Parts: sequence; structure tokens; C-alpha cells
Amino acid sequence: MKITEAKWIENFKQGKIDGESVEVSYKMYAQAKSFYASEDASLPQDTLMYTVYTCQTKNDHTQNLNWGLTVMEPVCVHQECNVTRGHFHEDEQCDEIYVCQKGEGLLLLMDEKGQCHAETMREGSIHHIDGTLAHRLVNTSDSKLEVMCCWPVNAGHDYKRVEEMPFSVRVFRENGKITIKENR
Ligand SMILES: O=P(O)(O)OC[C@H]1O[C@H](O)[C@H](O)[C@@H](O)[C@@H]1O
Repeated sequence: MKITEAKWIENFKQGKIDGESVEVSYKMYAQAKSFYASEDASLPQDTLMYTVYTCQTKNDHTQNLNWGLTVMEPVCVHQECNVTRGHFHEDEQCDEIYVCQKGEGLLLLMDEKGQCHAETMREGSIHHIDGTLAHRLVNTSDSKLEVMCCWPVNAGHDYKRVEEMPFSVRVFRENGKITIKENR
């Protein structure tokens, strides 16, 4: 019997994935400005907001799954907590699972009518995202938020729908206290 190493290995201490064809993408403040209520001129354009590691599983004869890790930095923009861009899935039949491996945050979910609700994320929390809901991560703490994700390869990212109908709430951290405000 042939025994091989795993294709990928997650370094839990460093919060990263290494291995075969891992796609790593970095979101800097320059590309994330539109996610927040206001622009923060004091924040350098090249401030790292979040990193996404995606393990690509290409296989033609099965309905495949992707595995990923999103690492969100403890950065605020005018006291607004760091968020991912957020998206609906192009294929609403595709659910997603998130597992929080480190940190604290909120998983913001929005239905097709723009109604939002959230789940609290903490080390070990497991979240099932219904395929019809838009989803966005929010780092509410002053340390990194690390979230493992599993989703079907054919889910797709529909960012346009959330641009046309933005999340109806924003999360702020003022003197360590979390406040939720309507997004008008
Ligand atoms: O693409 P965003 O909305 O910025 O979210 C960042 C990433 O979060 C998770 O890791 C998802 O599973 C990824 O598919 C997504 O790309």
C-alpha cells in the first residue's frame, strides 16, 4: 500500500494553509474601502484586511468541495469592525459550512428581501449557511478571526446582488463595546 502525505496542511499556530495549488488572496484596504460606511484617510492603502486560502479540488467526475481558510485582521475603519466583502452564491442550492478556529466575530446573514440576522462566532463554533443567504464575516475582537470554510466548487460568488442590496446593518467597536447600527 502506498502511503502519501496529505495534499494540504494547515498550520494552526500560524493560521495558514500550505500545500499543492493553494490559492492565496490578500484583501488590502485599497480594495476594501467600499465595504465600510466611510473612508478612513489615516489607514494606509496597503493595510492588510483579510487573507483567503483556498484548496482547489479539481475533479471532473464528482460534485466537488472546496476547503478554505479566511483570516481577518483586527482592523477597524472609523471604529467599524473589519468585514469581508460578502456575497450570495450564484447557485442557491449550494450551502456552506464555517468553523471558527480562532477569535471572535459575527456571521452576518441576509435573505433575498434584505432581512439580516447574525450568529456569534467563537473558537469551535460551527455554522451552516443556507445557500439562499448572503454571508459576511465580521471581526468584532482585537485579535485575528480565523474561519475554516467548506463549500461546493460550483457555488460561485455573486457580489453584484449585495452591491445592489447591501447588508442592512453595520457593526462598530467603540471603546471595546460592540454596537450594531442600521445601514442607511
Ligand atoms: O469573497 P468574500 O465575500 O470577500 O469572502 C471571503 C471568503 O470567505 C470565505 O472563505 C468563503 O468561503 C470564500 O469563498 C470567500 O471568498
